[in-house]
Amino acid sequence: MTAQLSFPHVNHEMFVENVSIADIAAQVATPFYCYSQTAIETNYTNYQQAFSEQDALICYAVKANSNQGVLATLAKMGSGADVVSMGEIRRAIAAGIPANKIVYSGVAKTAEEIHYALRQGILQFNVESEPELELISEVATALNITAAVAFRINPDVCAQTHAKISTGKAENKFGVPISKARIAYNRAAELPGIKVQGVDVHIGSQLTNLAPFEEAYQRIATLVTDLRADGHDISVIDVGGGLGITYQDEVLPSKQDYANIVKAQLNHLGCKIIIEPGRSLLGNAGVLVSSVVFVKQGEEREFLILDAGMNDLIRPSMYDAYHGIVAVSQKDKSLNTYDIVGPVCETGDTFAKSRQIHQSKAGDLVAIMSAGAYGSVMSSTYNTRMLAPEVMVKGEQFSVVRARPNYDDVINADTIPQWL
Ligand SMILES: Cc1ncc(COP(=O)(O)O)c(C=O)c1O
Ligand SMILES: N[C@@H](CCCC[NH3+])C(=O)O
Repeated sequence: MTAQLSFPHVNHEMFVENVSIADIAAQVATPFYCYSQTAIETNYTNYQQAFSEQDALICYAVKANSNQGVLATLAKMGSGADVVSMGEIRRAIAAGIPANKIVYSGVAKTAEEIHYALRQGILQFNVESEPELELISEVATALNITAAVAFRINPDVCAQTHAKISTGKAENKFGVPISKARIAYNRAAELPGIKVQGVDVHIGSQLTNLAPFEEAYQRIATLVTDLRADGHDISVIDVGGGLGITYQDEVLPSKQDYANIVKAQLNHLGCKIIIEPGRSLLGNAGVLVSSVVFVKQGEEREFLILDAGMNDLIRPSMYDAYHGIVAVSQKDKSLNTYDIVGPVCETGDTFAKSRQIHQSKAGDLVAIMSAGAYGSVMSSTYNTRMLAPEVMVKGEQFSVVRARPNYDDVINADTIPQWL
């Protein structure tokens, strides 16, 4: 089953695998996120198959979707994790991902986080600066533990993606500039508590073209050869994540095409390969289901006002991102054009402008597609709206994998000062 096939319309009614979305909505109430476990498994298996000829470990980028149900699904399949905070390490371990399959990225690891990661015994720190390296050395030495490190290299390559999710240009905050890499490795070799083992690179997200990957990996291959000549023992190359998905009509290279690029550029170095996919494992495995609250006739346009807002899915307002939006029930409905908006008091709370979908009325359900990655994890309670629950479907069964919080818990999380 491909990810798209996990959300079929059968007799004009939308399903997730074999469960009707309307049935879930009747029990859970909208808005809610809904994931197909089979789609996640299929995406993971496709990566495994694509990399089967290489000594590769998949370290799922937890930031894409850190729900415990999602992480446990991937843990069971043997996935490791790419994490960027102590919270993500805790989430990964709680879901059954062993620490020795965890790589730790991020530009601002604190002493407390480094201490925690070392005590857990993670596989590798992807170090993003020399000051971070010094701190890891200090903390590791105090603990009498050796930290296995790779530097995240900024190769100064244009990822040809949205500027806000491009990470591999010299102007971006990420990684050590490739021009300074040899100095950084030489410093690492001198420091106590540090074992240099790898090189890491991640140039951005939602890449739809393989050429930037190719260029970046070529530069990394040259660097590995130079580092070895400098006497460093490089046995791991972490190639990052970033392979995109189809949101609208993007034509994507396959996972096999991507694996072939990795192989062609890096195989001769004989290193263990780590890959850190996020979006391409989860994106098309989830939808955000919402109800129409009102249909409002404006001066020039008709608005479909939903009960999901930018606080639930921020990608359209943050990146002008396109998400498909479909009516859950399409029976006997003609098409109509709407501006599809949320309830939040911001003009930017707009999911789509002049979008054709089946004619809808108050109470009808719509599904916002390709919302499995960078959806729920980026949501907020802005306008004191409760976080949308998350549901996971497998075949005929479904479970709420994160419940909707209640108003009391949210309001009582604040305290009124005694002196007021
Ligand atoms: C270091 C790192 N690895 C992996 C990923 C996952 O990226 P994607 O979801 O595009 O595969 C990200 C996010 O862009 C990242 O910052
Ligand atoms: N949040 C971004 C992806 C960022 C990737 C993080 N390095 C998105 O929704 O597309």
